[in-house]
Amino acid sequence: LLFSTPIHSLQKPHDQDDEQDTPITRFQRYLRIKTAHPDPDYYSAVSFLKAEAQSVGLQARTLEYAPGKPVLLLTWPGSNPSFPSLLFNSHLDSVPAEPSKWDHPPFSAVRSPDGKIFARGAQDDKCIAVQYLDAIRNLKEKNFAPVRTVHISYVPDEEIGGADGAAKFVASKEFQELNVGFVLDEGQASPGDEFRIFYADRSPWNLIIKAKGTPGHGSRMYDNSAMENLMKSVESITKFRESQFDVVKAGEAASSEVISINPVYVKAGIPSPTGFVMNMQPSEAEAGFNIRLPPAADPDLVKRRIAEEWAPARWNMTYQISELGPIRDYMGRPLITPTNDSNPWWSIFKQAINAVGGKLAKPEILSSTTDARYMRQLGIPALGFSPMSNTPILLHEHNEYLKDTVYLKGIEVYESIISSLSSLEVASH
Ligand SMILES: CSCC[C@H](NC=O)C(=O)O
Ligand SMILES: [Zn+2]
Ligand SMILES: [Zn+2]
Repeated sequence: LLFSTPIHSLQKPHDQDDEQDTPITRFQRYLRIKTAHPDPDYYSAVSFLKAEAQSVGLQARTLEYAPGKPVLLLTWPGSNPSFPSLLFNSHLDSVPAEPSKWDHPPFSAVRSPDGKIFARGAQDDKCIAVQYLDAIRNLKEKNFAPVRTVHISYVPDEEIGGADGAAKFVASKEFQELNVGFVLDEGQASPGDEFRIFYADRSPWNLIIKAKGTPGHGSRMYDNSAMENLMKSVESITKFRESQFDVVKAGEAASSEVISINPVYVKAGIPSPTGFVMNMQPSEAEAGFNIRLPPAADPDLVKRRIAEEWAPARWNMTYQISELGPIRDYMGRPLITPTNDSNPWWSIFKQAINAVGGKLAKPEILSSTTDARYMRQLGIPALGFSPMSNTPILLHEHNEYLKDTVYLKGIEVYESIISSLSSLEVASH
């Protein structure tokens, strides 16, 4: 029998080694918790992380600012608690996945022979959640003691805007008492050798435009039908969209540095209400758009454009803008964290990356939006960082995965970051 068995099948397959307790199996166990919207299992995620925190020896508190939406807060006290603390943030939730389009079930966390761990959330952002913990576990084993207090927060609802998550957490008495001086939140994978680093997010708006007009026979040409005006509006928006996209295509700006506006739905008419012939021109038509504003954009100019060009009252149009979160800080400044020497955290952070052989790419604006903006709104410097180099960007895509070697390197990177930042002794920060 031995001779007829190929050698490779005698070796233990990678994805069946999870009875052991290793950094990789801890990551896999967290990935298996079903944290996808619309029904994320927050309590299982929190109870897993709490047990891990206990085994590392961290203080844990579960807070709840919205029913069913817990925030887990872990603390590693520093020797000088009067200094502002550090906060490492991660969101608990994930976007949905379509299992039929995946090579492995999205909550199986299968590890392929080449070390890819497949799961929804592998990159976004369940990796950093467990890496933070294992970095601290290792630092404790090396008897490292922080000067500054280190906190980790696990927040719900980032993927749906964070109104019941990070927004409520940062507004709480508990958050204020943390006296946070600097925040690290999630970033994004980097296809190249360098780690990416994000100093701002774009701010999201929902825009709904509605047109009203006289209904009429499908054969009739007349001015100002709801459909005609909505289509004029879409044309005008499309031109603006192109003007922004052209700047990107010409290589003059990153896509995260321009204003994006994308149609996400149109709703008008009813198919052939009178039978076979489509002879009703509807009296109402509506379209929805996703807008993202980079920190340099002037929101008032965009509002004026909406009122005057995209949904003018003279075309019988109305509109609704939902601003999803803050766009300026408490002083009215854009939500930007300096990545220059004016920010003492920045140089320490850079050195910490270099110390483990890492390189940082040029700081970027995040094209999408994450929770760091809520901390920036309070004037707290916050950077977006997920240590994933040489990794395709797979967040929200099918077959999201992270390689085991990249994951393990990330733990080492956080050890360096946490030990450096928590040792910074500048009393003014
Ligand atoms: C309204 S804020 C939405 C936040 C969400 N974050 C990740 O994808 C995003 O769409 O960017
Ligand atoms: Zn995320
Ligand atoms: Zn996401």
